[in-house]
Amino acid sequence: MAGTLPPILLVGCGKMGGAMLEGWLERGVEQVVVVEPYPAAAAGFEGRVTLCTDATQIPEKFRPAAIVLATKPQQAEAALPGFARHAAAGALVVSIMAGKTVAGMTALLGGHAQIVRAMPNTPAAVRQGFTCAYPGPGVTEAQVALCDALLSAIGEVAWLEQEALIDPVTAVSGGGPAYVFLLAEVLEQAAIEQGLPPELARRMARRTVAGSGALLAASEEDAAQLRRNVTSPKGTTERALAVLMASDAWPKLMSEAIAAATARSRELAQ
Ligand SMILES: NC(=O)C1=CN([C@@H]2O[C@H](COP(=O)(O)OP(=O)(O)OC[C@H]3O[C@@H](n4cnc5c(N)ncnc54)[C@H](O)[C@@H]3O)[C@@H](O)[C@H]2O)C=CC1
Ligand SMILES: O=C(O)[C@@H]1CCC=N1
Repeated sequence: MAGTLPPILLVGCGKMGGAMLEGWLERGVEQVVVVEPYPAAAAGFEGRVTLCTDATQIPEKFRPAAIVLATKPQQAEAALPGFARHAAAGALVVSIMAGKTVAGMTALLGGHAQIVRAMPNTPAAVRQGFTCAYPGPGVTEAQVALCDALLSAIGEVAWLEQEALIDPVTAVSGGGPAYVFLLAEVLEQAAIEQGLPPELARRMARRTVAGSGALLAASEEDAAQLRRNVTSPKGTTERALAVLMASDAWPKLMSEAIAAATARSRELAQ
């Protein structure tokens, strides 16, 4: 869907809501009404959107094409019923909340809603996000196209055919940036332990992670080949990888970590 985005109601203007909003404003959007109880969270958007602190302040005549739910899952029960009338009027509901199922949200929205579940990630803040989305029952092709336009304003989009896959997606790409930032943190710490000055260690770790990400993004080669390209036979990297790739090390730990996060995503449905 090219061109200006239609009117959107954004519920929750925190880290993810704010990142999406910047993407829509950059792309061009007819009107955005934001419901955010803490005005400080929406600082910087004054004058560019209509700010409300709760659903009762939404202008009576506002007819959003989409309602984007970007509160925490724990806030869903209190927040969603306030938007039942907009959902009943035919607005597409797009939820980025971890765990919350289409069935659970439909109930909170009064029993009738066309809902897409989407799972973006924080690189959305620099339009480098990756989002997987699942269209629930009754979502039309035009609504899928609208949702694709909303999500592609913050990066790349992939569509899922099964709702259950949102749980592992949440674990892998939703939370994935945290694991990469942890890598930058521990690399910096290890550099300091080997005697490098802290400021240089920090710069080195950040640029190494960011530069490797840029190379991965630009390259046609598999991550495994890019890794092998660094690893000279009998060289230094080979020694480090022998530690990191040991049977009880990174590959096993990452499997356990992703399984734990996937299980937590399923729990959040309750
Ligand atoms: N942070 C991340 O990396 C990702 C988060 N998500 C999902 O996005 C959602 C938002 O996460 P964040 O942006 O990190 O959280 P956040 O805490 O930064 O933002 C949530 C916002 O919702 C507002 N809020 C609370 N109650 C509300 C209500 N009744 N009505 C309207 N707004 C209300 C809060 O004041 C806050 O500004 C969560 O459901 C999370 O599962 C999805 C993908 C990645
Ligand atoms: O940690 C969380 O629950 C959310 C979902 C994916 C990233 N942050």
